[in-house]
Amino acid sequence: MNGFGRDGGRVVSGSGRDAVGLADVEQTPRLRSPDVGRSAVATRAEAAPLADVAPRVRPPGHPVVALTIAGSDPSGGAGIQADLKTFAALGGYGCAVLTGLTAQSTTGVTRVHPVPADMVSAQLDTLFADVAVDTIKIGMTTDAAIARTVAAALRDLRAAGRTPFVVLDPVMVATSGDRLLAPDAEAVLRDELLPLADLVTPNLPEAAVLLGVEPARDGREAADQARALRALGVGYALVKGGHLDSAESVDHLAGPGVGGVCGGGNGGTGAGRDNGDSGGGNRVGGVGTTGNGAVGDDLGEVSPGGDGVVALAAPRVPTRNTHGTGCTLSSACAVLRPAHDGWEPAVRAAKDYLTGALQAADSLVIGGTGTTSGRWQGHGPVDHAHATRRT
Ligand SMILES: Nc1ncnc2c1ncn2[C@@H]1O[C@H](COP(=O)(O)OP(=O)(O)OP(=O)(O)O)[C@@H](O)[C@H]1O
Ligand SMILES: Cc1ncc(CO)c(N)n1
Repeated sequence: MNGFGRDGGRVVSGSGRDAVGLADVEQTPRLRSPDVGRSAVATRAEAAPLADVAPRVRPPGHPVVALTIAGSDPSGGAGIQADLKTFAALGGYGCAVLTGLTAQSTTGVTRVHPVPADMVSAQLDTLFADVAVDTIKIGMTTDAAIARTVAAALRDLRAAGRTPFVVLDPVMVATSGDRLLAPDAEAVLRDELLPLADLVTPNLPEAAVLLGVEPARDGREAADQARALRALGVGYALVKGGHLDSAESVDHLAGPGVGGVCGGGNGGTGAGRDNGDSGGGNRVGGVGTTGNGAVGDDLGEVSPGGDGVVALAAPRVPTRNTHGTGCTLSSACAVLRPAHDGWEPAVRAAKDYLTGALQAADSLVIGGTGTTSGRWQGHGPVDHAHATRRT
């Protein structure tokens, strides 16, 4: 066990068996390239200095280059698979750095295997030395060493004057209830990654862990927790309400300029980017409606820092296909941000996309093989390609 045991002891992580398996692969002669076995230090030293990388000029209309730093979900509904589908569906070009493998389906997670932290570092350094990434989504970081490695790479990038947008989805537990993050990584997410992020997107239990409080029981408490997360150094906080038992699925976004509040200019995350938000621009008497029926209620409160909080509601879609909604939303926020004038309009557009994917989700029948008809207890994926399918 590596800190991943769930109460029921169902989930196990990288153990001796996995380690042996990986070593076996690395010793296969065909794979014995000069890269195999290099230490993280050697790799970092040999990568081109970040400051020396001058991006090539891109033609007008070039897709947003979006990177996901996350784990793999073989069932395709969550993790990097969901992130890349989301990037593509929204017109982005997707890159992916893997932090961990999961053995997972629509019914749960049976195993989690971390990618060695020095290999995560090598992936990031090699990518950043060549590719100019516009926006980054961080999902499952798997363990404390990997979370620290990701933070160090983001700091290096920033020190080199490169400031992609950063969305942190602090993935801790899957929809199925299985743990995806070693408990000792929670403090690293809070202390190291959160202050580097422009937007954090916890669900209710994750927000509570980050804040060290009980999970919010209603929208008012969720709004308070979104504000409280800002005090931990993140630019904007979106506390998702998918877990609340309400007729609408309501998320709360806090940050400078949100809901049309004139920000206090304190939305910076140390990235040196003006994080000020121009607001959604669609408020009518405090309520705005977006394409998919999502409604925003300006909660009408301004904290001393100039933060506004807005409730973003969408009709709750009656489907079991909710696996990966959090991954999909955070990736949509990341890839949509460069084309939007602030985080609030980007988050609204991302929620519209997710609501469409949920509304079309029952057209997908993924999972359930091997169960007696009618007894499938899983959670299937949303339909990432709902707007563009040609098959
Ligand atoms: N049935 C639903 N109908 C509409 N929106 C939903 C539904 N379920 C979740 N959402 C929305 O999906 C997004 C993700 O919410 P949720 O709180 O479930 O995150 P999560 O637990 O991190 O997701 P997951 O772990 O399943 O990927 C939020 O915008 C939430 O409002
Ligand atoms: C790999 C991975 N990341 C995130 C989630 C959360 O939905 C999941 N189930 N699997």
